[in-house]
Amino acid sequence: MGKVFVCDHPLIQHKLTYIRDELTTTKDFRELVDEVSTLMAYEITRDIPLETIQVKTPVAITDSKVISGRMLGLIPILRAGLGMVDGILRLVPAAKVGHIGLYRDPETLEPVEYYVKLPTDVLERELIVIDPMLATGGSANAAITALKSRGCTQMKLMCLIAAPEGIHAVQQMHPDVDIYVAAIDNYLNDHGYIIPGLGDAGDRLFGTK
Ligand SMILES: O=P(O)(O)OC[C@H]1O[C@H](OP(=O)(O)OP(=O)(O)O)[C@H](O)[C@@H]1O
Ligand SMILES: O=c1cc[nH]c(=O)[nH]1
Ligand SMILES: [Mg+2]
Repeated sequence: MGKVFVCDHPLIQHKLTYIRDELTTTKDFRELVDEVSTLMAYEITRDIPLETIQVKTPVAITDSKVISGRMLGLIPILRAGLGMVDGILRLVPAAKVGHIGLYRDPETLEPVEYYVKLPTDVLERELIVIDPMLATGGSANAAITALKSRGCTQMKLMCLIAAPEGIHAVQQMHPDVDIYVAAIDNYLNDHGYIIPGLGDAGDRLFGTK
């Protein structure tokens, strides 16, 4: 079963409070999501493998470490996942970005796919699927399934806020995928919104409501 990591660094938790606050403006919401994404990227890249090379300092030659192994790919789930991309790229600027467009049908809560565009070398990359909200888990599961159906094997899921229902759903369908979140909230309401959550992440990021 996939592990769940809660990124409980005080800076992340502090900023998440203002992300939740309904009085936070679109501009501030966008900036805070960006900042938290950078901080979470620090945690999610903790297990990137290193290799030793030699470096010549002004006074000596020494062994020193550099990142080795697989390259990264970021896969935001549109729209809301876009809000987290730049914050992660700040730490891993060589990562490539693929997009999966999904929206949740408001009646059935089932994800509807409308766009997929992936880097040509996606199969060689370790992927981070990005979405601020993991509610029923339908969208994350559909995105991961879309990647696996194209041959991708290595991926993590990164969300700001998860409902227990969403975590359970991903663990059931994709037990090989570890999940990184800033918070696990209480439950889903009748409309599939995370409680207490932050409302509709896409609308708050883009000012569409
Ligand atoms: O776990 P789930 O129940 O699938 O819900 C989570 C999904 O819902 C939201 O997307 P939404 O449908 O609002 O699309 P948007 O990002 O375009 O606003 C959110 O960004 C996730 O993608
Ligand atoms: O609470 C929720 C649930 C799904 N999507 C959101 O943006 N927010
Ligand atoms: Mg939305």
